[in-house]
Amino acid sequence: MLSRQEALALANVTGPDLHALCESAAQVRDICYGQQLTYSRKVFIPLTNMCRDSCGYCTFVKTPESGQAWYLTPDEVMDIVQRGEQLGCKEALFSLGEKPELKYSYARDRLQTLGYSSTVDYLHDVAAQVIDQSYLLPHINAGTLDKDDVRRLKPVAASMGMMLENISRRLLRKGMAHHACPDKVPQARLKTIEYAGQLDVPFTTGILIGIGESWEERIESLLAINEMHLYYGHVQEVIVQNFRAKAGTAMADHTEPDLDDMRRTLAVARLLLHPSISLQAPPNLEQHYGAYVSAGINDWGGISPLTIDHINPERAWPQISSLQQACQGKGYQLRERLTVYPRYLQQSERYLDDSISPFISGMAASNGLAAQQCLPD
Ligand SMILES: O=c1nc2n(C[C@H](O)[C@H](O)[C@H](O)CO)c3cc(O)ccc3cc-2c(=O)[nH]1
Ligand SMILES: C[C@H]1O[C@@H](n2cnc3c(N)ncnc32)[C@H](O)[C@@H]1O
Ligand code: MET
Ligand code: SF4
Repeated sequence: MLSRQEALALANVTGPDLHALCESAAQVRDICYGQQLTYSRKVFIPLTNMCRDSCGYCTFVKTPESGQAWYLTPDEVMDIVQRGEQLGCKEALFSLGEKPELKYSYARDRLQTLGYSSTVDYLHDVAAQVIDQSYLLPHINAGTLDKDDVRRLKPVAASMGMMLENISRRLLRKGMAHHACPDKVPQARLKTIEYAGQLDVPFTTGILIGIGESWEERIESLLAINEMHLYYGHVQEVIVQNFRAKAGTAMADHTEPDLDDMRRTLAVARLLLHPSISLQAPPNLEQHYGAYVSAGINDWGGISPLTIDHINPERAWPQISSLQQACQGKGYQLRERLTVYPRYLQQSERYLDDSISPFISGMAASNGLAAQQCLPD
């Protein structure tokens, strides 16, 4: 729908031209997704906030010296899960720091007390417990994983995810967002997406905009994700997330992307990505979320009536009822979805492990969430 060259030329599009670009993207969204915008009712489970990386924008990460570092215990996780269940949540989003045991003896000690030697082993067993003891479906966002990790986690997750963020190696340089972050090496991130493809895991990825990348690097990142999907077919959604500057981080004074930058990027993403990939933007990182609808999104991602967004703790979720009103004001219905999209539910032998497939299908059927969207293949 848009060639690389055309996308590259849109770096500075503003005013009426930007409006027209957004209209084209919104038209594609309307044809492929109809008059509905989706979200997943979820709880957020920050299993550990320790991490071997130190991204320049991240406040989620805590060092043992801060006195605020944790591994949640299984009881703490189940408490969140049970309270979420009571509020009608369907997704347990595990989002966590990467391999802290490789960096901190404190992390190794905490894991040992819990009976484990690696974060992924622990994650596996806690996600299994969530499946055994609740109705919630785990979505695992644990960053860069190797192929064995993805294989091992597939039976305990309905879907998995990891933001590519950006394909640029430049961001690893000193003074840039991903300096000294071994898990943000683009090749390692792309490999994770590829393993998920090879192992048929419904996968969420995306770009983080405004972290020092160029427009061209943004376009190349979207194209790399799209290529993976054209080959493997597993990318269920792409998130376009705007960087938010946080006090106390290396990037505290870095300029945040403005609304036009988000609109331009969302519209170009909609016109570059295969229409079967859902386009998501979070509703809590920007006030004018009507503008996202006009720029072609069809999904708001996970929204929680219980837990905060631990990655952006200062940004409250909108009330689901007020988001509904905003959607209706634009002529769209807000509809709930599961963490795994209908297309993958419909090919469950391939995309869902035998051990959880009946559980997920049962969950979808009993909630009437199985086949809401009519997506092209
Ligand atoms: O609350 C959040 N949820 C995040 N989610 C969760 C997401 O909104 C939903 O849980 C998925 O759409 C699955 O339903 C992510 C999921 C991924 O797989 C990858 C990255 C993210 C990023 C965030 C995030 O920053 N904040
Ligand atoms: C879960 C995802 O949240 C994103 N993330 C981490 N910190 C920030 C921030 N300050 N602003 C916006 N997004 C952020 C990263 O891309 C991570 O992969
Ligand atoms: C809190 S960030 C979420 C998961 C992972 N550490 C990543 O950066 O992708
Ligand atoms: S964004 Fe993820 S990888 Fe980076 S420091 Fe935070 S938790 Fe670690």
